[in-house]
Parts: sequence; C-alpha cells; structure tokens
Amino acid sequence: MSLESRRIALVEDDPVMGGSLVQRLSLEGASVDWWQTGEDALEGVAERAPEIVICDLRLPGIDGEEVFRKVSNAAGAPPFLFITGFAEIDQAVRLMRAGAGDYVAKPFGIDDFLDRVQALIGPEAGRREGEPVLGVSKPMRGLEQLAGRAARIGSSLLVTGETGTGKEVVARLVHGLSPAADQPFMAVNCAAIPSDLMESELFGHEKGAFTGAHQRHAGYAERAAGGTLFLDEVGELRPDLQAKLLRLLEERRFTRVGGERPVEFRARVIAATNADLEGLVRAGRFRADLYYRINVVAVPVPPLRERRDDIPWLMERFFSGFAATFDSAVKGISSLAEEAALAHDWPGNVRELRNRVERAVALSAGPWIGPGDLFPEQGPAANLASALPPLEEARDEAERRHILRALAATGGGTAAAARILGIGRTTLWEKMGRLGLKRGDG
Ligand SMILES: Nc1ncnc2c1ncn2[C@@H]1O[C@H](COP(=O)(O)OP(=O)(O)OP(=O)(O)O)[C@@H](O)[C@H]1O
Repeated sequence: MSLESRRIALVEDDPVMGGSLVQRLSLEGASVDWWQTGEDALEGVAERAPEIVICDLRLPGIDGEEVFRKVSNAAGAPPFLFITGFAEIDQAVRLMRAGAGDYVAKPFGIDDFLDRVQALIGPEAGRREGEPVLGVSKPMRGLEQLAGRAARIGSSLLVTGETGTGKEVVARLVHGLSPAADQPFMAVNCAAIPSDLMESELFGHEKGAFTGAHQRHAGYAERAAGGTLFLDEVGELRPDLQAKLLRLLEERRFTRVGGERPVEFRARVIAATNADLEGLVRAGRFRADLYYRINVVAVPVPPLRERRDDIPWLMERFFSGFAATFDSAVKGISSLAEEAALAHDWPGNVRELRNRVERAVALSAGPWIGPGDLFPEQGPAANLASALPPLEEARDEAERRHILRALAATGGGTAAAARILGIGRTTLWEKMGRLGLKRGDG
C-alpha cells in the first residue's frame, strides 16, 4: 500500500516542520493540504474532505484538540494523527480514548510517522488491495508498488538481483500492469545465445544476408512490437552489440542484418542482470552510456534470505500448484519443514525454493512434507533435533507470521486484520507489541 493520490490534511504552525512533512508525504504520492492555524484548518477540512488529518496539538488560536472535537462532530469524520510535544502526551492519550486515531511524540522518526499514517488511513475505500503477486514481505510489497508506477511511465528499467530472485517475474509484472499488456513480452537471455547469432536473433535478418538465411527473419526487437523486450543477463552482451542496443534505444530504430531500411522500434526495454554492472562499467567491459540509458529506473530485487517472511508464503503457493499438478495425496507442509526452510540461506533464491518444493511433493512418502523431504542432503530428520526451537518460540514465530499475513491481506489495516484473525483490536495490538511488529508492518 502506498499514499499514492491519498488526500491528507496537515495542521502545523511550524513552517520548517510543516514544510518538511508536506515534502515527504508528497514524495510518497499523497496530495497534501497544509494549514498553519486551527481556524483555517476547520474551513479547509470541511471543503477538502481529507482521508486523514495530521494535526499539531499546540497551535496558536484554537488548538488541535478543538479542531479534532469540531471536525469529529460531522458524520464520516477522518481519523486524526496528533503531533505532540513531550508535555502533551497525557492529553494525546485522552484524545485517543475519545476516538482520535493515534499520536506521534516529537522528535519522531519519519519511517515511524509514515507507518502510523499508513495504518490509520487504511486501504482506499472501495478499492480492495489485490492479492500480493511478488510476496508478502515489506520489501516485496514496496517493489510491487514500484512496478505499478514504473508500468505507467514506460521508461527503460534495470532489474538487478542474485540469480533466481524473480527478476523475470518482476519484468512480466511491469509488462502486465502497463498499458501495453496486450502486446508481446519477448524474453531474450543474452548469456544463452551464442554471440555470433545474437545480432540476427535480436534484430532479425534479410533473406540472403548470410549463408543459410533462406528467408527474412524477424528478430526479438521486431517481434516485441509495442510490448516489452526483456534482455536478461544484459552484462553478457558483446561490445559491438552494446553499441547497437544503445542506438536502438536512442534512435528507436534498428536495421535487420543484411538490410538497409531502418525498422521502427516501438517496445520498452527492461534489462536484467545478476552481475555488478557498475563494476563492469568501471572495468571497461560495459559501456557507461548504455548503462545510464537502461538504468533510468533501478529495480533491485532482494535475495530471499533478506525477506524471510516470503518463504512460507511462496512455499504455500508452490505447494498448492504442484500438489494439483501431480494430483498428490500430500496434505501440506509440516511446521518443522517450514522452520527448516526459514533457517536455510537459499543461495539459489526463489528458484531453489520452487525446485525443493516440487521435489518434495513428488517424492514425499508421508501425508505431510517433512524437513528431510525439503533438504534430503542434510541426512535423517534426527539431525534436525538440535536445531529445534523450544515450543514457545515456535508458537510465537508461527503467530507472528500469521499476523503478518493478515496485515498483508488488509494492506496494514489492524481493524480488518483483527476481524480476520477473530480477535479484538486491542489483543492484536498487544500481540504485535510483544512479537516486535510495528503498526504498518505487512
Ligand atoms: N514472487 C514470485 N512468485 C512466484 N514465483 C516466483 C517468484 N519469484 C520467482 N519465482 C519463480 O522462481 C523462478 C526464478 O525466477 P526468475 O526466472 O524470474 O528469476 P531471475 O532472477 O530472472 O533468475 P536469473 O537470474 O537466473 O535469470 C521461476 O520459476 C519463477 O517462476
């Protein structure tokens, strides 16, 4: 969830604080109205109908409490996030009991502040946050939003990340969310095509261009039409082809091998690499001008070990897929297998996880996938005994993950998450506090 196009009111008399909050909220995509007095705010809020009011408690003239009380008299009043000084915390707590949403005490960290705004504002009314596509962890939820924004602007992207992290999945998502979703997505693995064939594969060739060219052939750039040309392992491109790719991007045209007439290039280029492209530029092995041309928007995909909350979610997805395909009698993944997966480092990232689940579903002897089915190389399950956490720790961890999933499903909304979980909101807050989850997680 982001603050994209959300209507936020800010009531803050301090010009420095107000200015910097407006700037930060606008950076998150919000549309912000800022008033410096309570009187102006009362008029403005009635007119602008914001989705949240962020309000300093101490103001010249009528103070934040009075603004809150007057605004809350109206039906459908927005939640308030109070900004308080240390001396006013008691007042803020009292106002929360009276129905204000939350408060932050000065000095506060901007991330904490944004988390609270996000939690209070909830998902946009009438807009259901879709099922996550890339993952439920915070970095992947953020990446999904970035993909949505990148899809709309249509510039070149450079997706970076270790092998198997899902760079192609991200590229396909951007394509699928773009206005050109009904056009082709052409994926080219620059490392897999022999370099002497690369040019004609990429740009196509005319009939008779070389021995064996019996007819005209349309290359990937041409077949991508108005869609996406996905260049995986772009760091592997030969220098002469790097020059041709640069020309393609700058002039938006190319020539088939053996041809003279330029062909218009209409697709968007998404490049991906697991190499250190900047390092290759420094070493003189990748053109700096091409690097800057493809790196208009950088999309780094984190390795799986840095977003462990995605592990159970991905396992569940792959499990249901493979169980249906193999028509398997296996009922599910045991919690011990989940614990083992959470402790593993996943050097092969999501690809490794997918392969391990596939093998486990195909070969598991029992009704539940055990740690040994996922990690047969680690020997008999008994070896895992020493790695077993105490029951309380395992229960806390399972509870934490379950709460995170509920929060992800509600876009961070605690009230809705509490309903899904069948517990009261206060109980949920208590549990989140105990389990080290901040509001805005998920
Ligand atoms: N978020 C995800 N949801 C479902 N499947 C995923 C996800 N991310 C990756 N995968 C799966 O993991 C495998 C590897 O993904 P992908 O090919 O996109 O990775 P990559 O980073 O492009 O790899 P490489 O660097 O080797 O080209 C694929 O089978 C893909 O379907």
